[in-house]
Amino acid sequence: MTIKIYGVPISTCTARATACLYEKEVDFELVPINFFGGEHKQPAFLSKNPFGQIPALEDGDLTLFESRAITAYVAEKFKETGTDLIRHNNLKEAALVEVWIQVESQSFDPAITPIVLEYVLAPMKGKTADKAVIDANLVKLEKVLDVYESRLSSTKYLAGDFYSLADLHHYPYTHYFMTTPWASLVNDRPHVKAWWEDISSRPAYKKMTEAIASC
Ligand SMILES: N[C@@H](CCC(=O)N[C@@H](CSO)C(=O)NCC(=O)O)C(=O)O
Repeated sequence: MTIKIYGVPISTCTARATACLYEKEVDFELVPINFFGGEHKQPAFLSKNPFGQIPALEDGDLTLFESRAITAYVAEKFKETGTDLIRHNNLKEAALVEVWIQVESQSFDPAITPIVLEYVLAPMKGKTADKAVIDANLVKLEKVLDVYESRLSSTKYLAGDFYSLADLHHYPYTHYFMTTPWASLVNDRPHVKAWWEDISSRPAYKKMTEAIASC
C-alpha cells in the first residue's frame, strides 16, 4: 500500500511531510490539491482534514493531517529503516528530540511563518508585504535564533550530536526565509549558519527543494 500525501510541493507544510518521507527513503504518491483554486476547502478534502489545510496523509484506512503528526507517524512506522529520526532506542535522546520539535512548532514557527507569508506568499496573491508584521516577527525570530546559536555552540544538531526530526521540521520555512533579504539572521550566527549548511546539504532537503522548484 503506497502512502499518499495530499498537497502541493510549494506548500511549506506539505514539504515538511515529504521531506520526512524522502529522508526515510519511503515511496509515496503526491496527490496534487488545487490549492489556489480552493480545493482544500471542498468537501472531498475536508473529509481528510476538517480544518481545510494541506497536507493530509492516507496510508491504507488511516488518514492523518497536521504535518508534524504525519512526520511523527512516518518516523515511527519506519523507525527500523534509514535515518533514525526519533532516537527510539534512547529515552533521553528521544525526549530531547521532542523538546526541539516543540520549540520549532511553538517558538520558531510562529515567528518565521508571518515573515515568509508576507514576503513570499503575499506577492503571489498580488498583495504588498506588510512591513510592520515582518519587522515585529524579525525581532521575535532573532530572539529564537539567539537561543539556537547558544544551543548549537554545544551540540551539532538541536537535540544533540545527531540529526533528528527536530532539525528536519525546520526545512520548509527556513528554505523560503533564506530567499528573503533577512537571511543574515541565519548567516550572521556562526553555529546556526553551520547547522543550516549541514542539514540543508542532505539529499532529502535537495529532493524537497527540487520538488518546490518543479512547481
Ligand atoms: N499546522 C498545520 C498547518 C498547515 C497549513 O497551514 N497549511 C497551509 C499550506 S502550507 O503553508 C494551508 O493549507 N493554508 C490554507 C489555509 O490555512 O486555509 C500543519 O503543520 O500541517
